[in-house]
Amino acid sequence: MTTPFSFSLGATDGQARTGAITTSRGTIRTPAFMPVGTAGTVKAVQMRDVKATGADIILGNTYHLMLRPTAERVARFGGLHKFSTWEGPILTDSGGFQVMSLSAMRKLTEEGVSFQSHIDGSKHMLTPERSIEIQCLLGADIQMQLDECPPFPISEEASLESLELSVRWAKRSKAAFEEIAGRHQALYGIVQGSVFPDQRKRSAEALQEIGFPGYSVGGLAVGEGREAMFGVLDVTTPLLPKDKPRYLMGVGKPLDLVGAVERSIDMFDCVLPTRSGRHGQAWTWDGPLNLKNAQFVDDETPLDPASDCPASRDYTKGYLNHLFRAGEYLGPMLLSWHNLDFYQRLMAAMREAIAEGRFDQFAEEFRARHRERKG
Ligand SMILES: CNc1nc2cc3c(=O)[nH]c(N)nc3c(CCN)c2[nH]1
Repeated sequence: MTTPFSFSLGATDGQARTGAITTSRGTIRTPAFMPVGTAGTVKAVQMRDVKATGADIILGNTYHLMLRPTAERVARFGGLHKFSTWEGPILTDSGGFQVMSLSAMRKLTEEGVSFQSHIDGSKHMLTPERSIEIQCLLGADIQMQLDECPPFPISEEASLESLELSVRWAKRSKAAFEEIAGRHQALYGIVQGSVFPDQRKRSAEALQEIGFPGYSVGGLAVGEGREAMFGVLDVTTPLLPKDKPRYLMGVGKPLDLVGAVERSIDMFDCVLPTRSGRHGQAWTWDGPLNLKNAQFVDDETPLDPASDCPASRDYTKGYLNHLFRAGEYLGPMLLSWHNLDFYQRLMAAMREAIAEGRFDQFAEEFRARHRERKG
């Protein structure tokens, strides 16, 4: 645990850029997609297969792990890396977003947020200090400040109030982090301000006053729509330091990833590849396919013969269709694996296009080919 966290910029092409985040558990090639491992597992995919898809880092969630099996128990097992057998870097979210989207009886105060577990109704309190304590017990390499992700839509005054609270919590998170975290760990600030450009500016400036080695763009992918999300990125990323990673939280579909890389985002996380895979949706260069659809019953072709991922190369669409119709466990397993592999191949293709100065052409060709909806 001696290598301090650092970010080095690689190539730039327009606003898109490649880079490398060095951590004590390995290097993260950016732009990077982080598979979501909410409860210490990337659902239905073994960590060795997650690694084989090319993922350099996965995400874990404070909210879920504090409730079950508890952060203290994970620490007794040696931390989340050892517990889950993921040896690379782990980023953890701080819990506020999940409390608001999952728990019951929530009460938000200056101190923090109290809530009842969605699992057994037990009462809990998350403060900036407790969230950092949990993320350190888990052993997360990259940690998040506790923040409030405002709902969308939200009034300008309510958004400003929420943003100011998140800034106060950013200060408290950093103070707690500096008390107990190691030099090899990093804490990101989270920019809020909903869809209001002046508030995004205010949040970005306030967080840089406090000073973080990386900045997340929060408050998006909450129903505002792609164009509004891109509009917020257009005004926000230019305000952030170029020499520090930018992480767009909870995003997204392949077209979102391309548009956000175009707007100088370096890191992403999204449940879509695994969640949609569990329900029979396969993501491909041409767009999503619903493999339960009758059109695939006799389809003898694989999802992507050009991939070296067994899930994409060795199984026919007809077999996958059969697995889902039969309710076989292997269906969700193979499709989650394939989708993660596709997401990593998309990220690798973007990194390569940026390095070769042809990202505009790549983005244009991808948008022409990738049909999100038939017709
Ligand atoms: C799916 N859309 C989405 N929007 C988010 C915003 C925040 C956000 O504003 N703050 C935090 N802490 N997390 C967020 C997350 C969770 C990311 N794994 C979001 N997910």
